[in-house]
Amino acid sequence: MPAVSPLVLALGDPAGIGPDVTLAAFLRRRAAGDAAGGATGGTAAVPAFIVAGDPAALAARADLLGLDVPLVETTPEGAVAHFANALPVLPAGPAFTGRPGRPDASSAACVEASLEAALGLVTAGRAPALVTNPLAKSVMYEAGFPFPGHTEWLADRAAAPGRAAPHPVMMIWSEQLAVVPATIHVPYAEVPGLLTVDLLVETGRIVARDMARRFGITRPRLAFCGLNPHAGEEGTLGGEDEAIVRPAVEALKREGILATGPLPADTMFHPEARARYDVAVGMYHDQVLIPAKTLAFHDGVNVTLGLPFIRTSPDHGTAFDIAGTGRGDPSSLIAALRLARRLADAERATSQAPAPALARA
Ligand SMILES: NC(=O)C1=CN([C@@H]2O[C@H](COP(=O)(O)OP(=O)(O)OC[C@H]3O[C@@H](n4cnc5c(N)ncnc54)[C@H](O)[C@@H]3O)[C@@H](O)[C@H]2O)C=CC1
Ligand SMILES: NCC(=O)COP(=O)(O)O
Repeated sequence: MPAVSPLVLALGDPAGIGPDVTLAAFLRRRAAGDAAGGATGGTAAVPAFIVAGDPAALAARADLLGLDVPLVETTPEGAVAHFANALPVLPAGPAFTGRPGRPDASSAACVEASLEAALGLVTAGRAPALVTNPLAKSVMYEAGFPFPGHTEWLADRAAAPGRAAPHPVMMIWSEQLAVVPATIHVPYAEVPGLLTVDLLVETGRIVARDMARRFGITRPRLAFCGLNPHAGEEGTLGGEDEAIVRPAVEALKREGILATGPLPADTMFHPEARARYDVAVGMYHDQVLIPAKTLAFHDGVNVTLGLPFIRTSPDHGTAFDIAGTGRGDPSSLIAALRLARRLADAERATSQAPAPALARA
């Protein structure tokens, strides 16, 4: 891989907001005083990236929005040199035939092709991290996509031959708050039946390991939410907190992980409470994504932990209601690109660090 390889960005659903925020992020690539045009890594306003997807869809969206964004079809190896002057695109997948703001099952083939191409660059070592623009789950399901979302698709693709897929963990991260839902894209009614001590212990281990390995927080503090009001009020308002969450927390503590809980979820997210932990682990999606998106909708990043590669994404969805209007805010995508760059640079620094000296016998 060249010294500074570009990130790869999967275009996402071309009928959604992905093309809008991609173009807007590119236009913000220059930091004040950055004569190189943001072509380099962590200090640039927006780190260099190449988009995998349909170049014509991007060009048409730029026209619709009245944005002057030259595109260049290239490879990751050529992308950094172009990034100052043109948005690098790796053509991937069929032409987009839909319309901005109109969900359509025909977009699913574009989404999948762009994801496959982007992930292929990462697994081949040609890009250091994958960033994904949003897809619409209902559109993907209608077209037969057999995974609940990117998170589960990526885990499936990350499986080594003949081995089970790794357990993927969704984290929504911002400077203000990091949260992990232990169950992800499942109906609310199924949550209690899916919660087990093993699931919570495995989730806690992955969070602790990846916060140390990727984020540099050597011993992260994990706060586990209870499932029920007041964390079950000592078993009187539901049994899962004492039967499942508490034993999982105790097991993690025995492994040396700084875990606390079950804590009443309604009082875990005010500033003083947030200062007491690094990651809040919730029992279901909305329990922790609501506080995360309320505090930092435009700065939040979706990071998948537990994978052998780095993947980030904006925290928002396809926003069909504003696709093609120019109202899409690129901040969350920019935060996702910056975090991917930071994690990739940290990984590179670790892999290049000299091996520790051997202890003398
Ligand atoms: N990573 C992914 O692929 C994700 C995909 N989705 C998918 O997105 C679709 C739509 O989901 P919704 O719940 O409607 O959430 P959404 O995030 O797409 O939109 C919610 C509201 O926020 C606004 N909004 C979203 N992003 C914005 C931005 N960058 N700038 C300004 N306003 C913005 C929208 O206009 C809308 O009013 C669903 O099909 C869902 O599955 C949702 C979340 C993440
Ligand atoms: N609410 C977050 C979300 O739906 C993102 O899911 P994924 O597509 O990143 O798995």
